[in-house]
Amino acid sequence: MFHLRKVSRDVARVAVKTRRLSSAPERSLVDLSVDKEGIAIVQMQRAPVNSLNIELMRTICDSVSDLEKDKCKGMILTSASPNIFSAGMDLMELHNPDMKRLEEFSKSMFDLVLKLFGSKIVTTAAIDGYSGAGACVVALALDYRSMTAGKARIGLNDTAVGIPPAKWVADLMTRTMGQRNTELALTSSFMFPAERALQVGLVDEVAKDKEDAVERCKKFIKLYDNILPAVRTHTKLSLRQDFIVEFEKNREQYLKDFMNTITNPAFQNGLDIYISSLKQKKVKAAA
Ligand SMILES: CCCCCCCCCCCC/C=C/CC(=O)SCCNC(=O)CCNC(=O)[C@H](O)C(C)(C)COP(=O)(O)OP(=O)(O)OC[C@H]1O[C@@H](n2cnc3c(N)ncnc32)[C@H](O)[C@@H]1OP(=O)(O)O
Repeated sequence: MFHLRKVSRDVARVAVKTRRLSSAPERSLVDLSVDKEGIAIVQMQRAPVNSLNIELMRTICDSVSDLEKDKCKGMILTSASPNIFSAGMDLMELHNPDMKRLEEFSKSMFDLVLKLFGSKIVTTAAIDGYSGAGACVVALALDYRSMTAGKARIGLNDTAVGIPPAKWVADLMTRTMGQRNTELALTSSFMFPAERALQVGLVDEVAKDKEDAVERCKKFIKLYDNILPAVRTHTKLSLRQDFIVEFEKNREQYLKDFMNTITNPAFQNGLDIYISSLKQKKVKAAA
């Protein structure tokens, strides 16, 4: 299914197909290209808003594994949707879920976060547009983030919808932004424009447009050109090991907590209203 080894020597574009699942027709959820320098662009293309369902999360996870095997220098996670990096978790996966699929969904989410956080390659995101909740968590698991100025927003809006963020999510954010900024961000559910995100350390650089954001990611990846990859990886993983060990130790509990939150009738009622309001917004905009 992947042709990375064959193509990575040249500038190439490889459409990565999602693994075929019984319930899903095969389709391209990610466009993957690797340039001459071994820098990969993993572009999410799950229209309309790159919401993270099982298949998209697995496809990103598998893409990173293949890039690692291929000893790519680094990867840039980005989006094909104009003005949207990702709308976060796919709300349809959470709405009146089938229990077996919800469990698979939770596992895919945990696998993705751990894969990105513990990746051997340099991982970056070029964020051009909305990056809320689950998408912010994905971005936080990477090594570096550049974000476009303007309409783009990033943040974790859990408390705004009545959900306390999971401890591991708060831990991930604290590692990047520190205790004080995380406290303010999580308690207020603030959605940060790029300049504010830069001030609190949620992103590393502000870009003028998507192309600039991608270029900044490339520049960041190339900072490591003179460092032995094995030494860089060893150093990164030794600094991140505490989070990974803690996550693995509590994984079953995190899974239970997540499943309990989602299946709580109060959450499902709230989600009904939230999804209706999203649809309503569209109807109003069309009127
Ligand atoms: C006790 C109270 C419980 C309340 C429960 C609410 C739970 C929701 C938030 C949960 C936060 C905590 C959990 C975090 C995990 C998550 O990641 S959950 C997802 C959080 N993401 C969002 O809340 C984003 C919602 N989407 C938007 O704000 C906007 O759609 C957008 C800014 C991303 C894009 O706006 P626009 O360009 O105007 O497009 P739309 O017309 O709004 O959307 C197009 C299309 O996509 C559907 N859609 C949008 N987001 C999602 C999504 N996350 N999952 C699935 N589908 C999504 C939207 O409904 C439209 O569909 P149709 O074309 O109308 O069919």
